[in-house]
Amino acid sequence: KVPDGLKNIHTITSFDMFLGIITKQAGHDSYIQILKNILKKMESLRWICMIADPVIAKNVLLQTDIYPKANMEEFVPNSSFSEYLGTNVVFSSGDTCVQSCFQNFTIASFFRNCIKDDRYFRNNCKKPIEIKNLMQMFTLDVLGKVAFGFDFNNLGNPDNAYVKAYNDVQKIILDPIAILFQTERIPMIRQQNLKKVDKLSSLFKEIIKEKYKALAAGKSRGDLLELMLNANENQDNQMLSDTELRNVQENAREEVLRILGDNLIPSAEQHKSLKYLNMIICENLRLYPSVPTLVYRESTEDLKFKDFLIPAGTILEIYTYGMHHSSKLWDKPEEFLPERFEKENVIGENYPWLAFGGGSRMCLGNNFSLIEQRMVLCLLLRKYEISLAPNSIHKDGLKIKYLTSPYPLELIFKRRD
Ligand code: HEM
Repeated sequence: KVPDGLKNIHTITSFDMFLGIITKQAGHDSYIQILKNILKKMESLRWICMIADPVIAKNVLLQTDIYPKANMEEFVPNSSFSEYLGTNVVFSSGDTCVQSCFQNFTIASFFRNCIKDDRYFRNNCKKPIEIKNLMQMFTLDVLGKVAFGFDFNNLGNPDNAYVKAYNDVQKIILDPIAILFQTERIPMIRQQNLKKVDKLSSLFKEIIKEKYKALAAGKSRGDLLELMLNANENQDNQMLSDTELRNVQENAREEVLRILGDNLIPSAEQHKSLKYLNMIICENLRLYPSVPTLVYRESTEDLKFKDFLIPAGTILEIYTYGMHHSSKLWDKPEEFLPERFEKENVIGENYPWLAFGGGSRMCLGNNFSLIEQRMVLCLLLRKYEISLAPNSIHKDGLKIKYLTSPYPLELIFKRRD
């Protein structure tokens, strides 16, 4: 039964979603056609309002007591989704001890030691290189070393146990057919999926165990994982378990941009002065936000929005992609125009741009990610001329496969003289 206040809100039906999947249309692009600040859909027998209005987004993100993050374990109980993502820092409500760790962590010095050279590009010069997978492999390697003091060696050995276990779980979590038809209701499928999640959990627990051992042996690196474990050891701060901590890494990896890097290290001052590069990064994140919708929030009070009264108990999904593509909020929203960011310091200030979320639960890894992107772009732009592979399906613009992830994208890296 549709509550009165939601009756006039356009509904995305299961049929719409199914159509999106079989026609291989990026779901978000079809929603944009029907988007008028708000849409509703039903998931797990709950109404969800997708909100693409910056004023409401701001209210929701700033009032974390009225709009806490929805509890995924209650929302999709006993599923591989809640098992995998349910209680980590991104999905948990309230304050977390992790925030202070990110504040105390000096990222740049770690990158200096961890980012590899550009051997991969040098060796494959002039041949098309599929960039999306390569960037994902690279970003996991960098994240592993910088934040966790662990070498996943994804680039060296893409078939290693960590990468395989991670990819197996990603396939489950992101499979649109499985989500739509709720295939996990079949006990055999649920069991198989949970086994894969367990496998990944046990590998991450191993990393944490090794870290404890190293710390006990007096081998400290001062990396992010150490800071988080220390914060967690503190009796006043028992908010996250080992399982929750390792999910930071998983979630971050899922969403980290696909940029490769080298040992070209801009200084802190240079980072600030790379204005055009920053504009490109912001515009890229506007058109293709890695996190197209924020984590579900649950309204604990009725929310008045235009002519609608969204009743307490409704799940709210801040629809970043919708806001970033809205013609009411941006001039020529489908065009790539970095100059639109010329004047503004958008991060955390300007709510139509929510690539890193906002309010007190804004992305803690935003600096991490921006530094990484700038360093990689500096290296690649300086050393290579980059072009699309001949006959690329992307020649008239990036073709999105699902959500904001493109079809394989081959680029040619030609070394500059
Ligand atoms: C381009 C790369 C990234 C993007 C676009 C991104 C985006 C986001 C977004 C939108 C949120 C807010 C979710 C919400 O409010 O519902 C978030 C939260 C978070 N991100 Fe990121 N992220 C990126 C990279 C990273 C990295 C590299 C790390 C870790 C090193 C990280 C750690 C976190 C954490 C810990 C949170 C939870 C913060 C909290 O709830 O207090 N992110 N991220």
